[in-house]
Amino acid sequence: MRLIIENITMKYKDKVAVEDFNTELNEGVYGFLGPNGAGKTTLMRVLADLLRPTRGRVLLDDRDISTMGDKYRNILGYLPQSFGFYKSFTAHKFLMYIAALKGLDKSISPDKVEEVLDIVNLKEHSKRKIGKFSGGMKQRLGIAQALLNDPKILILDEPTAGLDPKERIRFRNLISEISKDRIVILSTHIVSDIEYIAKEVILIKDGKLLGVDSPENILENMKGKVWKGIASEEEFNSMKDDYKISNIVRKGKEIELRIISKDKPPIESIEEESRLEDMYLYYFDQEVEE
Ligand SMILES: Nc1ncnc2c1ncn2[C@@H]1O[C@H](COP(=O)(O)OP(=O)(O)OP(=O)(O)O)[C@@H](O)[C@H]1O
Repeated sequence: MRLIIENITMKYKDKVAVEDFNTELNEGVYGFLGPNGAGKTTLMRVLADLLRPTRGRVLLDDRDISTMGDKYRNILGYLPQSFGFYKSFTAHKFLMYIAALKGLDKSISPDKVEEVLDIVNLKEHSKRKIGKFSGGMKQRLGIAQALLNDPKILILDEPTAGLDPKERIRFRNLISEISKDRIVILSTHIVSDIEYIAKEVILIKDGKLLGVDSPENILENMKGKVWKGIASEEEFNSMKDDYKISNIVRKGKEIELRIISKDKPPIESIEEESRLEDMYLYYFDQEVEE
């Protein structure tokens, strides 16, 4: 399976949200990473065939998805950024309802609902009302609805928003488990969501593709660019506007800094092992979130 994003440009009136975007995806997990407003949701919606791009096309095995209609929708699972749940529905009833909307055969729906509840580890809560669910449980239910038609392409827009650290870990494991034989595309601005599970990270800034690479290669490229140094207050003040500093720990009069820099910083410092969030700061030039 091959999904090609070809010269996609999306304009909302004067606003260019995505510009001449090209990349190719096949089975595995892809993390679309970029700050708020980078164009991730717009791209997800184009990939889900919910938004017609101003220019360009998306090809699935050489067929333009916009001409495929139900054939495309039948193999697509999509979790939008904000999903409207009916609070008074139980998880089971909600999934039966979505199964009907998706046109699943009535005879297989109950089994399929049980199956997806099991995958997302909500089976024992199937009779509980969604209004009583935690944020993490709702997100897992959102993923369950996207899995109902056993999609070959699964698109999850900011699926970890509002999850606590434990729920994030659970979510990552879930994505890894369900990614076999599927193209899984997930957008996030939180590096740790995709650090361990993405085959490739797709960096997006101002609607443009900044780069595509595996987390391993990205880390390799960051080698020699991360430093740990000790600064005095004066040294810190003279550096803080010119250097990308990813961490600051005050230890008495000294300040321990984690610095992202191609060259050795002008203070006592040693090279540090790089992490993916260093890359975020390096490319996006802003505070690492979370
Ligand atoms: N319907 C719209 N009309 C006008 N501008 C829009 C519309 N939707 C998005 N935009 C703009 O397009 C740009 C990209 O938005 P998009 O939602 O795709 O980014 P994002 O990376 O998903 O950000 P976020 O994480 O904040 O949702 C932003 O500047 C946004 O304000």
